[in-house]
Amino acid sequence: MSDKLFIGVMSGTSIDSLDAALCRISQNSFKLIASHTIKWDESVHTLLHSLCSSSSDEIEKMPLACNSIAEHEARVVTELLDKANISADKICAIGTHGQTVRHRPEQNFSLQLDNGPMVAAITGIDTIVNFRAADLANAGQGAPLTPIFHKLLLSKQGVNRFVLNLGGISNITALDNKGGILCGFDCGPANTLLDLCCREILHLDYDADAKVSSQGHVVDSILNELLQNSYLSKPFPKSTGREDFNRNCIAPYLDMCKAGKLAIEDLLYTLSVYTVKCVSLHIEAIVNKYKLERGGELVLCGGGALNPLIVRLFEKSMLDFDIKTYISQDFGIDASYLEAQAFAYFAYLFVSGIAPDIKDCTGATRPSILGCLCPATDGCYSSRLK
Ligand SMILES: Nc1ncnc2c1ncn2[C@@H]1O[C@H](COP(=O)(O)OP(=O)(O)OP(=O)(O)O)[C@@H](O)[C@H]1O
Ligand SMILES: CC(=O)N[C@H]1[C@@H]2OC[C@@H](O2)[C@@H](O)[C@@H]1O[C@H](C)C(=O)O
Repeated sequence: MSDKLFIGVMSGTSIDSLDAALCRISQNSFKLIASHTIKWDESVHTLLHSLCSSSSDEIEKMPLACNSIAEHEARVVTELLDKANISADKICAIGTHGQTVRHRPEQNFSLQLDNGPMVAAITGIDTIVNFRAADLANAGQGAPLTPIFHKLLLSKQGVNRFVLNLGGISNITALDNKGGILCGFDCGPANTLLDLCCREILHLDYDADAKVSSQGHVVDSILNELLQNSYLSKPFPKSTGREDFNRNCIAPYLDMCKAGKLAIEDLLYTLSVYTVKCVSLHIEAIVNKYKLERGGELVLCGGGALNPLIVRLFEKSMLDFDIKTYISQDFGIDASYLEAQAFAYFAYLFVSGIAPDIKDCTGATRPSILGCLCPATDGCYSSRLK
């Protein structure tokens, strides 16, 4: 297939915003052309947060949430196309992730709310959704999927590289010095617990530029309690979400803050150290399992790569392994749009009929074609059939 235009749309576990990336993709090349982000309307934001845990009347709320998500996805796509001055008929397909509200791979499901037919109807572009289901159907975790995209963008001959996405949850991809994927899995929380504290105590969405957390100190007793979380010692492949890392993990510390017995600066600093520790203990496990030589590179991406305290803590912690820390911007990759670009790439793989091999990351028994097609009337799919 000659190069074609694809759009990826991503809303991650932080539920902070909806990102879209327009990419030109062929068998041998990948190029980001334009990107755009929009905020969720306040009422949708509240609804999506509420659907992340059990509540009454979910059957009624869920399809309404799917419709609102699709309207937002169509809006971010339309605004992106306006920005890039490209018309919808030039786009081969959209890949939308949807909003994860439950992830239970042990029960064979991962639920991303979305309404693909509605996105296709509004935009007039074929839309591919539900990217995790086929992997789960082949006994995989359905996550993380991005390791194949990390490999495409960041593998390098001669160096072991760890690509780390710091979104709500952190996920790592280990690439060996021949450019292959050794493994990829979720490490634990990245921003989800930090953001929760900010919303509840500081009434802020997040601690921009670590202004508050940088003033704090680590509280060892809290750090040690947090490190008891059973997910951390589970063998990989594995994946997680708000099911394992949610308000319950930090409820006593939030109460201490409210009672004036713990400074919010110290809680945020401790959670930042926790984020880094959840990764470094897994890097140690990877180094031991694959008997890797000392050295290598860690590339940070996702929103956490914009947090200066977290970057500093990684730089220091990686010295123990002789690993040098970078942020994806160092390689010309915008840290915030990496996952949106990944879903443009997954749409390309679907349209090309390629089943990517991510068995080493998800634990699936075999590769599968990821995604389900929602054709637009007069979209690329229908014109190919005519
Ligand atoms: N300048 C900044 N300073 C500190 N933290 C930041 C900054 N910019 C972004 N962040 C953090 O990054 C978070 C958003 O990250 P991102 O958009 O990668 O999350 P996500 O898409 O929900 O991720 P995922 O699906 O990978 O869990 C914010 O909620 C915030 O905690
Ligand atoms: C179920 C789900 O939505 N998982 C997300 C989440 O956010 C980060 C991490 O946990 C990762 O496993 C995954 O997202 C990316 C896009 C992935 O599949 O690689």
